[in-house]
Amino acid sequence: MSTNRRIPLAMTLGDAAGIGPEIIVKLHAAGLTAPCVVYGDAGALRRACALLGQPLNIIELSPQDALTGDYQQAGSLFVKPTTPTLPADLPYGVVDARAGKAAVQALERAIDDAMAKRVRAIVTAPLNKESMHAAGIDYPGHTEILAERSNTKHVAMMLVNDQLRVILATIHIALAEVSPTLSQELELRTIELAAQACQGMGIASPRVAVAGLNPHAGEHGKFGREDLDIIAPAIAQARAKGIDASGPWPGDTVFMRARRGEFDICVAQYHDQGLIPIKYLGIDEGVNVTVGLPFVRTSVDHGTAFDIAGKGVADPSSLMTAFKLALSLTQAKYEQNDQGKPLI
Ligand SMILES: NC(=O)C1=CN([C@@H]2O[C@H](COP(=O)(O)OP(=O)(O)OC[C@H]3O[C@@H](n4cnc5c(N)ncnc54)[C@H](O)[C@@H]3O)[C@@H](O)[C@H]2O)C=CC1
Ligand SMILES: NCC(=O)COP(=O)(O)O
Repeated sequence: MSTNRRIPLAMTLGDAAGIGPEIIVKLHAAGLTAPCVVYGDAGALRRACALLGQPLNIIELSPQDALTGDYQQAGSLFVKPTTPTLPADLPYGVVDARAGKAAVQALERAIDDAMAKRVRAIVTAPLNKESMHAAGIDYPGHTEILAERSNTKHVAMMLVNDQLRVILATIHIALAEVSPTLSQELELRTIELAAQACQGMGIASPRVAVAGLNPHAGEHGKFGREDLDIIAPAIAQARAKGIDASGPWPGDTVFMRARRGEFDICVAQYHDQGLIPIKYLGIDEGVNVTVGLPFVRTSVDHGTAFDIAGKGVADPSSLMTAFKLALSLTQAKYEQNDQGKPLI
């Protein structure tokens, strides 16, 4: 057993006006399988406990706490609170700059603790991008904040469930910007990160399938040239580097083929190309993993669900799966790679 086993996982609250607090309380009420410290507003967690009738003992730590205690105690939830505290009557399901700001502050503190190795991984509950932007914080999402604050040049977003692994060449950009953003360098880097991620998950020689951008992967140039001019040469470069990459495959069938077992991971060219097949299989199943960071970060694959926030009905399954994956990825890291090289 690893000597690092008791180092807690950090879990960020996300947007307090969304379902983050209630799914976190549900996860704790079900019983933690590893130590965990939540980063976020303590009042929002107490309110979620009241909403769900879960009498958890919310234990507040100081922002400077070195996290050397025992953070897996039945009936307790440990929190590093954000400041200033949020109002007790913060409306559920509404964009609010205060909640957006607190969500980002919690994330930043968790990143700092992950960089200092005080926590072994970060698991994030959803933040609301409009609330974050309302607070004047102009990032597309967690991924870019994680990369910048950890001084990581290249990261990629991977979504996984029991049946598929998908990694994105481009993330949160307008569809009109996808084609001008694609380059051989970006494609090759994404293929390399895909292979790295699979190896971190125990697949020694991953089969990386690359989806084309255009219908039928461009039909030999008839429906667009990106597949021929950008994606195919990058696949050839990856193959020359020893990666078992193939494609560009038509985007409408490549995920089905991966699900049948032909490939270990698919590179999707844009957000919805990759996320639709994952979420269609069920948002309760999926986990978002940031590949390339110096620490493990997993996340729910769903958003803040403002339509159901504060009703107590939110499903904690994706958070539970994200927690389990972060735990298993860090066990592998601690047991197989003591140089600290990122496995994922
Ligand atoms: N990891 C993150 O921080 C993510 C954040 N977002 C952000 O969340 C906000 C809302 O995004 P939407 O596109 O509306 O997607 P959403 O995932 O919040 O909601 C889509 C639908 O799924 C349902 N749903 C989502 N999670 C659920 C759960 N745990 N249990 C039961 N039902 C659930 C919602 O009620 C809604 O009907 C946006 O600001 C978006 O950017 C979206 C995805 C991931
Ligand atoms: N669609 C995925 C998503 O919005 C999550 O992004 P991030 O906040 O993890 O960067």
